[in-house]
Amino acid sequence: MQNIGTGRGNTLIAIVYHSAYGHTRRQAEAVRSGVEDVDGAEALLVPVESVDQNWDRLTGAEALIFGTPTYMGAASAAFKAFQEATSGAVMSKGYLWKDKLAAGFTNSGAHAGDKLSTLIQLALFAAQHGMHWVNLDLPPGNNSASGSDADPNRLGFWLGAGAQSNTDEGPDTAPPDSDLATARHLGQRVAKTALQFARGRDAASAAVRAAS
Ligand SMILES: Cc1cc2nc3c(=O)[nH]c(=O)nc-3n(C[C@H](O)[C@H](O)[C@H](O)COP(=O)(O)O)c2cc1C
Repeated sequence: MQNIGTGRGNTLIAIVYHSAYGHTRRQAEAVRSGVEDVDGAEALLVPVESVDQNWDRLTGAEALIFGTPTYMGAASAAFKAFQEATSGAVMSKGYLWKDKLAAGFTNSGAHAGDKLSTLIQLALFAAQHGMHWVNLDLPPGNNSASGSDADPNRLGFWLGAGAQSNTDEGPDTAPPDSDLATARHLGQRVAKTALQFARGRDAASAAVRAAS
């Protein structure tokens, strides 16, 4: 299993995602790039189709970032099946994800597209597991006379990263670079926060040992 502290190896950040047509996969890969930008962090990309081979690695991660397309104003059915599978594979085995960090991203065809509903669903899912939600922390873009679609966070989400893919474009050209930059920012933020948590836990343990 992957080490999750510091000084004993990299801090593992897992990205669990679904993508039927490849657009959300582009977003997931951008999140992975953001994680890899941070020294001491390591990314693991897990499509929901291969989650059964990765439960142990997910349990060894410091943070889990969830990603799904928005279908019918919610997470896709394949992602929902993964969520439900965690009841038996994670919760009933003793809340194995408690106190990990969590964050989320979603992509859809319309600019709004009811993506907020999906992000809320992901945050609730994390709360059910006793995880700590990490938000996007990027000011909303494209909200002024000088703004444009090239701005990071052009879709204006706070809870997680949003992306929009034109429905007549393939994943080679959609979502646009600004949405991929937003996703990359989320990966960086989660990785930095995970290192703070891991280092804080290590320091707290050392203080307890020194006092005893
Ligand atoms: C069944 C279905 C439902 C969809 N529902 C929505 C929706 O509620 N809002 C929206 O903006 N786009 C919706 N779309 C468009 C997808 O979100 C969009 O094509 C997205 O890029 C697909 O991501 P993927 O390539 O990762 O599967 C829907 C697409 C499908 C197939």
